[in-house]
Amino acid sequence: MLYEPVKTFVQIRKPDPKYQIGSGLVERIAKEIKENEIDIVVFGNQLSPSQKYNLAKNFKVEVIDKIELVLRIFYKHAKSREALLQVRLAELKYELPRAKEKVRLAKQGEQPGFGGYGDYEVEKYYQKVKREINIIKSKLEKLKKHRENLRKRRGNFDTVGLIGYTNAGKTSLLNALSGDRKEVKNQVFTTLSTTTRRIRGIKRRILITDTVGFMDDLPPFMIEAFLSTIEESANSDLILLVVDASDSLEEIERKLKVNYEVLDKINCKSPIITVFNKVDKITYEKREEILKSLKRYIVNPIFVSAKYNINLDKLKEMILENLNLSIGTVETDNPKLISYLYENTEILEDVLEDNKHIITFRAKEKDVNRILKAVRV
Ligand SMILES: Nc1nc2c(ncn2[C@@H]2O[C@H](COP(=O)(O)OP(=O)(O)OP(=O)(O)O)[C@@H](O)[C@H]2O)c(=O)[nH]1
Ligand SMILES: [Mg+2]
Repeated sequence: MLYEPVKTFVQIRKPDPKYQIGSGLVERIAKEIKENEIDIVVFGNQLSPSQKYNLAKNFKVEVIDKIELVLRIFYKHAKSREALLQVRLAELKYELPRAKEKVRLAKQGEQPGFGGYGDYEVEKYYQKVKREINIIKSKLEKLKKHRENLRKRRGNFDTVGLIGYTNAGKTSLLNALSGDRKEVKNQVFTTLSTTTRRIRGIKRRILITDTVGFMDDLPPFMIEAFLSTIEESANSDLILLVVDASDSLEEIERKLKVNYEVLDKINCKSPIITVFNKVDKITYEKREEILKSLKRYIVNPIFVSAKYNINLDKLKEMILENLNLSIGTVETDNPKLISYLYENTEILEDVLEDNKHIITFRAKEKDVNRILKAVRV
């Protein structure tokens, strides 16, 4: 844990341009800081540099917002070179639009958190941040090429990617399926870089990749920085979308939607198995409820426990089955066939041309062959 929160304040109001919160509350918090020897104040809302400056001037301690807190957590966890570069890039992107104002403010007299900036010239500092962004981007680009080369060398392996919210149990699942011992913890962002392992206990050669988890309220510039990391997992032949089944129904629904949005954004077209993890923590009724009320959002559901090894053999079977999917295209105006395809296969594309549907669909290899054969006769 980085910091133990000592006190929490909530105020509902129109944001004050000078402090974000009202000046009465500023005074109250300043008093608390003095009395309790507080080291840092974290704001849930995003702060402008001048709000931070004014608050630090009153509080005499450093003031950061939620994004900066997240960046610090990322720094603490980033172990690989790539993860560190991604975090630094996210930090610089956050800094860039604020750089000029920050230097200007620091020149008015240093406050906690503004140390050092006063020595810069406004424009020079801005250019320095911009230059560093470009350098990091090209370093990341090189690392990505290197990874692509590695992937090509793995040519004859099928690949499975773990995707899901932070703390859902992705690393636990990687460990359980591969017999590995990667770090697992009940906290967010345990994993910040990508690991690939071989799945044990099946005849086929299948690689499984673990990566950083999603979190809420990630600002767009950070999503961008982490999408490339997530992209590697999403580039697999099959996606295991890992969900914490012990979350509330509303949470599960909300997180599933975000998962799909992200997969959509990186243009992922791979088939998906929805893995409801931590089944040991839920009742049979909850299981039924999830399946019933979230039917629309779920593809290929399976309930497992990575921690207690429940249903993992069935999951391996499902992985094999879903790696054998194949794609077919038919041209038809037969409503029976069209509705059959919509009900029994995954529709990838449906284009209407001269009153005929040209439908591209995905299903098990033998089903695709059967359907194509039936259409031909
Ligand atoms: N009860 C129970 N707990 C589990 C299960 N699987 C994982 N956990 C716990 O859930 C927590 C998170 O597990 P991780 O595997 O680190 O989760 P993650 O998705 O890799 O998290 P990040 O790396 O932060 O994205 C840990 O405390 C695990 O012990 C399970 O099947 N049952
Ligand atoms: Mg993890």
